[in-house]
Amino acid sequence: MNGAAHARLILLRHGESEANAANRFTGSADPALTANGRGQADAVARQLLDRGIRPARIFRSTLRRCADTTAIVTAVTGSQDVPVIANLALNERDYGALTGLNKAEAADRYGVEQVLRWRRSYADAPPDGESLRDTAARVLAYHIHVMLPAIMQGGATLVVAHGNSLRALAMALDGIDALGVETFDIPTAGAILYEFAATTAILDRAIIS
Ligand SMILES: O=C(O)[C@@H](CO)OP(=O)(O)O
Repeated sequence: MNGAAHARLILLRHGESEANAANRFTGSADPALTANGRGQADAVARQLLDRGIRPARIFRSTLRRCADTTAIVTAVTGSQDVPVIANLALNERDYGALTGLNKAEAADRYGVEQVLRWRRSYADAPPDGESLRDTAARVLAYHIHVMLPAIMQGGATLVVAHGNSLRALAMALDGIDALGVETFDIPTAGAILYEFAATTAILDRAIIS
């Protein structure tokens, strides 16, 4: 790694939001964190600090629950001066017509099995919304093109995002398939730490014909 600091990646889901607490489909809605969610963000930041992790750079979604979680983490870890890059590619899966609906009421209306498929399957898209596969397409393009080269610069890269945008990313990083992802979930303020071995940055690109 040309002497650069050991490369680490931390995927962090935002703390509990007002919509999470009300058991509502959130998607691209923009609720604030609850007091509990702020406490969760504070607690996970302290755990990162206990492991000697101070982010060198942060990628986050454009939504408020990730902005607020990021602000808490940077305050606790003393990293307010690190670059924070916000991008729509990391936003939560668009839940379409389900956005704002109570999840229990949706199960009554559409059936438990259907709602579970919309929430956890790879390929089923909710009405007017994105499937996890749709979400993965944008998240992975952003990861390969923007985040991975930054990660390989070394130090700790923190990604603050959402239940489904992070499920999509973890599928690629952990090698989880379409069936396996149905039971894979990250709790609010849950974090996954990856250690990287070597650079995978693209130095040049040429079309050969
Ligand atoms: O409502 C949402 O946007 C997501 C994440 O909170 O919910 P689910 O876990 O049901 O995909």
